Amino acid sequence: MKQQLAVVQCTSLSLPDENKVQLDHLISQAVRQGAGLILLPEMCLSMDSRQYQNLANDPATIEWLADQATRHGVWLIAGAVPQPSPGNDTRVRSAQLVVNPEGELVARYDKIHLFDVDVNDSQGSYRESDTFSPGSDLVTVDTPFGRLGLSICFDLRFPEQFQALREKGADIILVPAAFTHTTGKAHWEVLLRARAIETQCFVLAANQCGWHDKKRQTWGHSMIISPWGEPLAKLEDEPGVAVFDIDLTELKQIRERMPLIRS
Ligand SMILES: O=C(O)CNC(=O)[C@H](CS)NC(=O)CCC(=O)C(=O)O
Repeated sequence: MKQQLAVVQCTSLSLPDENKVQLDHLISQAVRQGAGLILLPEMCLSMDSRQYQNLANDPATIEWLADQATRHGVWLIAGAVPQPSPGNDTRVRSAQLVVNPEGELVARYDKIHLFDVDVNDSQGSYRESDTFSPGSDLVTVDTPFGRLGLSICFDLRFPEQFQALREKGADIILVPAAFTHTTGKAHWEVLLRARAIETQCFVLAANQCGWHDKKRQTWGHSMIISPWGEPLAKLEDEPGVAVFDIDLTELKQIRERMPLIRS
């Protein structure tokens, strides 16, 4: 079995077709390094809100993911892509899609905490809820690598969501993101390591990096963290992939020696 887990870091721009070319290269690179599960960042198919309705309603979005997963025989997780909202809400959802190596969509998590925040950067303020409606349901999914707990980006600041995922039996928590350069520099690694230490889970964090348009810059520094809080593999601020062969016996030992949650 391909044992490694991989996080992809990219600079997604506006056009989905161009972003697919970049992702295609990075996914192939991860596969060459032995990845059997690959996490892509938030909004990997486009960082431009003018594209979101089309992406949400175009069956090609999921077909592309399924094709990549089957072609390489890997679990592929699109950190988040726009998907339709239930009911009459015309906004889209920021949805994390989990596709298995047979190309089946086995789970969807809709981002719960939306980023309506004033950041003192070149963009100034972010109002994610203008474009996206919030999800409400926690999602875990079983894979041969362990049970995944799903979160997206700004969720990282809400430790109760991570505790709830741990209580639902998560071994590996996913944090795909488009964390801003300003807030990422200040908080990204500290928050990720804290969530890993508190939940005693592996954390896979795949961030966007670089400039997406004239105003929008993200932090990069994607990483894989152990349940003891150590970064096991790390990227800097350029597109790339980080892989690591995680060992769930390490997680069991940490939880036995330091019981934090009765499970
Ligand atoms: O809206 C889009 O185009 C794609 N979505 C994002 O980039 C989202 C919402 S704006 N970004 C975050 O949640 C950053 C959180 C963050 O940076 C922090 O918590 O500090």
